[in-house]
Amino acid sequence: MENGFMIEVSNLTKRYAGHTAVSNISFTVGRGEIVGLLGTNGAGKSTTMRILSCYMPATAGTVRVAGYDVFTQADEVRRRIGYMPENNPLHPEMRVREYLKFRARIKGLGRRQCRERVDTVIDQCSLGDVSRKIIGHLSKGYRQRVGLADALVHEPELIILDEPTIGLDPNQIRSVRQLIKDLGRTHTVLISTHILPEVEMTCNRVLILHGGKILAADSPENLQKLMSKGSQVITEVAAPAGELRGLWDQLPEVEHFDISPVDGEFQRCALTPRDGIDIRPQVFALIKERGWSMRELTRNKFSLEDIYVRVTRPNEEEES
Ligand SMILES: Nc1ncnc2c1ncn2[C@@H]1O[C@H](COP(=O)(O)OP(=O)(O)OP(=O)(O)O)[C@@H](O)[C@H]1O
Repeated sequence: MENGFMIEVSNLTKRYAGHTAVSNISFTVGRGEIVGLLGTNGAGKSTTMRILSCYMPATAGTVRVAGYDVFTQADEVRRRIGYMPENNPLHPEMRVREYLKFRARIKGLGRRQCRERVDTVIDQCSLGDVSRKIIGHLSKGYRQRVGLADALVHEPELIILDEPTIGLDPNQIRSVRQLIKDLGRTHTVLISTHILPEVEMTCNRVLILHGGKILAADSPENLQKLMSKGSQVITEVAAPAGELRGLWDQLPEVEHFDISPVDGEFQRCALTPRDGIDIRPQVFALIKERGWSMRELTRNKFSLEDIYVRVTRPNEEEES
């Protein structure tokens, strides 16, 4: 492959009768990355994943997986992708091992290779205890693992998981997330989710999808850094409000401030710094210099949730 990209999406658009589900999006995923597609219901996550996995054609644009075009070279792409759809269409009447063998055969594995790979994925997805059980009798967590084992059985380089932890209990969620992280050591992984902590915990990079468009793409940490520009510094100081006002007025790094009484002599100061600089050291030094008592000095940190709300409501600032 000429470049390091496992996925290259260029100007992808998907229209269903009269409705644009994905609108001219472009992104790349490098080999070995774990990337999260984050978005609320209807954002276009499943549609994007279905196109990537050759389950349906795009209306416009191109998608390449490992350098192969999903439309004109679908067989090459399918061989390299393990896709777990949102409502995993498992055969509920089949037994776990029997089902995985059947799936491996469909995916073109020979008899011997099939046996070896089924053993491996049963082990990898901790399905040993239930390998002879009927799928329909399994808990949702185990069924999800069977779906993962199915996605992995033909040794794909790229794993695409649509809402892999939906409907699971907290313990099951934990173990499926751990499994995804483990897989990320040897595979490229694209997962979709509407659960924010999920991307924070499992992904190196996040693409925020909203209304069929990508609104932000970066590592969870960078998104947080980006958003913490303009974050306020809060401090509670025992001092006369007038003197505090005079102090913040003279500090060129403070663009705006609010002072409100809390209790006793304490005043709560909310300081908005210019250019997003961290003014806590200056604030601390100034208050110490004056011998005032301080009981809080914090900087608001934006969570990924705040970021998500911000980017998906782009007009909020204009309105206020
Ligand atoms: N087969 C279809 N025919 C018509 N409209 C569709 C079809 N599939 C999806 N849509 C619409 O396209 C938009 C994007 O749907 P998509 O399933 O890709 O979103 P999503 O982000 O995966 O959300 P969810 O988590 O709810 O599946 C939605 O408005 C949905 O109603």
